[in-house]
Amino acid sequence: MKSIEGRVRGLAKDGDAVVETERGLVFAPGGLPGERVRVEDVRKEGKLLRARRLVVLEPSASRVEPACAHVARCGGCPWMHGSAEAQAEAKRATVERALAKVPRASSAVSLAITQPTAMFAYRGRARLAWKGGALGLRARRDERIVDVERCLVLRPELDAALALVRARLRAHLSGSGEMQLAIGAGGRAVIVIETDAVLPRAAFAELEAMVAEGTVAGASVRAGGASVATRIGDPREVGRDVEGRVIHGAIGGFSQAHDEINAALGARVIAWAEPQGARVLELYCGHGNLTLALAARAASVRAVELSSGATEALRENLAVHDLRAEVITADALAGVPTGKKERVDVVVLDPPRTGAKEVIDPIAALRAARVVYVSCDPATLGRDLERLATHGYVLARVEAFDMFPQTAHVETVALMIPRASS
Ligand SMILES: C[S@@+](CC[C@H](N)C(=O)[O-])C[C@H]1O[C@@H](n2cnc3c(N)ncnc32)[C@H](O)[C@@H]1O
Repeated sequence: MKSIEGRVRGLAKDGDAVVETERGLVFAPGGLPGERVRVEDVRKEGKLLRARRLVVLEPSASRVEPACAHVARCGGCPWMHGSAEAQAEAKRATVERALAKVPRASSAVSLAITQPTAMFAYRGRARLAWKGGALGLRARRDERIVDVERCLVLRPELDAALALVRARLRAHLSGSGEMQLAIGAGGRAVIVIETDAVLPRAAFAELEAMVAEGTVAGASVRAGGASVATRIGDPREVGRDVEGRVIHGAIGGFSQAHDEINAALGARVIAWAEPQGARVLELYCGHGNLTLALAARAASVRAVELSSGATEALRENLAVHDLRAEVITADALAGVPTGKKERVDVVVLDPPRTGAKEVIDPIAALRAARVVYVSCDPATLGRDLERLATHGYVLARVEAFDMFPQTAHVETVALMIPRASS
């Protein structure tokens, strides 16, 4: 099918426009709700129809000129053509749809979305890829590398680091691989490289030179399939937890993308968890973005995380801030207490995109008064909350957060309480 006209019904959670046509729904990049469009180069992908291009015939009033010249090729910011309000509404609608079947404590429970003041220059980390001399961001839906010299959503420190690695390191990167840029000690960049290729000595020499000059704080390189990474300088990420405490991350580990929204999200988690004097179980705790704030208020915190790098950082972060928690390096399921005497008042969980399916039944068995779920994927959040609801929990509060402006990603915080206490 070559091309077909239709109207955009809404935006899918991966960012594509959902276009209603006489042949059925077609998914295509670059549309906004309500727009009349022509989708071109339409192909069947499994059960879906996908188009490679979308031509706008009647633009929406919410359409804006994208600020980045690479937007069509890069795919990292698929909603840059929408106003801030249009992006917020699309994200809110996605979460609303995903939670449609979750019972609410009352009809007053409604979903708002919080947006940041900084819609650009917010990201505290960048994931780059290189191959065949190109170094940049991965295109959407294929393996191409978009060779960008600037990225408008990166914080200025990282945008400068992107220019630096292109100028100094790119020529020495053999084969293909991935590189993460983050912010380390003194606000300087850290570079984390992972590749199956064997990097030439010149690449290490360049990294050593940049660390010695103080242009970057540190680098970690895992090359040639080596199980031990080479460390140069201090490659640990340095960031702030939800209450502004300075904390270290694990090398190459997870951290939230947007400081302003992270603080707003954390404030909601703490307000809804009511951890003061409570026994708290925190699953998927990472290096402590939420843990320190919980530990500062709770009677006890058991914090569970799979990554040993993250729990090592968490132990350090707790010690530096003179706070205490029981830190367990384990799969979340193994960290849920099962003994009758081990009471838990509050559960906070912040799983990866795949959600927390395995732990929902064990969490329900704890009969905690509050379960606060932080999610980066509305679909798995909806699935898991529906399951929790089968154990008598209802949705008492919910809020979405635009942690990743210009993209389709949305974070959500949901408070579930036992129906009897609603
Ligand atoms: C979305 S991050 C949240 C981290 C932390 N709460 C924060 O705000 O930075 C999810 C975390 O879950 C961890 N994780 C992934 N799978 C896990 C599992 N099966 N059991 C425990 N932790 C897991 C990851 O290593 C990551 O640190």
